[in-house]
Amino acid sequence: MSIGVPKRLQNKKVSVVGTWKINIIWCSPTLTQRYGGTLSLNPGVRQILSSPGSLIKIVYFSTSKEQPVDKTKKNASRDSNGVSNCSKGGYLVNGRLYFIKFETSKINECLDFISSKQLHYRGVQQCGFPVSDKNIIKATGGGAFKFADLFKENLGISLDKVDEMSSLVSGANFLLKAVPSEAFTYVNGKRNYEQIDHNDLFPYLLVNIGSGVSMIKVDGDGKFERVSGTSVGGGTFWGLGKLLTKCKSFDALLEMSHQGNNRVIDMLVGDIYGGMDYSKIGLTSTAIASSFGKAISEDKELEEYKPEDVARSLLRMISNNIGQIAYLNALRFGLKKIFFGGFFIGGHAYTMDTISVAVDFWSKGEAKAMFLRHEGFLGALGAFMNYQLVQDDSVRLVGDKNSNPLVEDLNDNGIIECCVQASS
Ligand SMILES: Nc1ncnc2c1ncn2[C@@H]1O[C@H](COP(=O)(O)OP(=O)(O)OP(=O)(O)O)[C@@H](O)[C@H]1O
Ligand SMILES: CC(C)(CO)[C@@H](O)C(=O)NCCC(=O)O
Repeated sequence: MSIGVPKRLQNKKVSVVGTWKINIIWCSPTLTQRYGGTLSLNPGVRQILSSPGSLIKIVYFSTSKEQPVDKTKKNASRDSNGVSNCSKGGYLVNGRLYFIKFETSKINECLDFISSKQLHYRGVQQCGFPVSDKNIIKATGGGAFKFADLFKENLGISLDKVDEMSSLVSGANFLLKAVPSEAFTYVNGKRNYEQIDHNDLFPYLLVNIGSGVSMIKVDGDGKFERVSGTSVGGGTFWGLGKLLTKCKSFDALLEMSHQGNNRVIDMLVGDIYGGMDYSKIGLTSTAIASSFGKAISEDKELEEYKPEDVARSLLRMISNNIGQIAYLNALRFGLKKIFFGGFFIGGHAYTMDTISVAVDFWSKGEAKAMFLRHEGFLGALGAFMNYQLVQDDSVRLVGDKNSNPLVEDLNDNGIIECCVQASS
């Protein structure tokens, strides 16, 4: 594979910082020097990449011309280009964190994207300064190992590996502490955004549902323990779903599950108890007694079931199971808050509903499941946070002008406005 090196951008403001669930790239170590006298030309700032089993996530920081500077904020010496002196030395640069994901099978598109945005250059290339030949992107997850040679060969980028669990935790802590309206519960089809008390955040259980599932007890910044996990996760839904339904894409499988009815295949308590509840042990007649259990007694081949129903049962089985294991781990350590992340959730109503109901049911209402708007980008963001340059007090979610950011599902655009500190 060969990637063309993009032309230099002249007199254009570019910005950059990215993350894969694999990596992070830091741009110019001498960013502020390069600003001198050329502040109207933008900095490409830095990039972070992070990549996983099925999706590559990129988080990048970018300054942007159009962005209004809020002069009412702290750091009043900020100039009209969004750059200001920092009390700790160096400069503060206003910009935004952008979130992009690619399917791993489309890694070419990912490389093209990085190339077209010049995310692989550290420094303010368009200011006419020489670009460092030491391009390093911080990366986390399996992709940091898997794609190291590919990045080196195609873009000349070296991947600086950041531990995956530690990245997940840093990403989650940053979001929960710095981004308003990041966490929400999902009850009766509605998102209820939670005000997180920063002084009462820890401890909590972080459940990251990617291909597999990791459960991490988080006690503070950098203080955590992976207490459990399960291999029955997002990869199971997608893999088994593909085999059972012949579905060609994850989104199509999810869409199918919307249309299906799990009761066609799942064996319910009522199927066993002649339509009755088993109230003595708290089970209603409609509770699932055995996922896919009905298929035993029916003389039907797979083809005779609607793929929509199969997809629905599968999604319910996996979500329910994860919700239950999460609750048991929360119980094990006396944790009341459980945050769920990872792209398996995908802001999908039925998934969130099933997980929420499972946690509520098993905990008898004691624990609650909470979801994160930037669910799938925790690792990538954490790799970015490894630079420790974002100013927490400058962070806010940026919504589309015409829409309320709180009702939007986050796909690739949960932009966060923030300020990074560049050393001089
Ligand atoms: N477009 C998509 N293509 C593939 N999987 C998707 C897509 N959208 C959502 N998913 C779901 O997201 C899961 C992967 O989630 P995520 O990217 O957070 O984890 P990962 O990093 O691949 O896995 P792990 O953390 O186990 O390494 C898939 O298994 C699938 O269930
Ligand atoms: C192996 C990882 C950590 C890779 O992200 C993830 O897929 C996972 O947590 N799997 C579950 C493995 C287990 O605990 O059984």
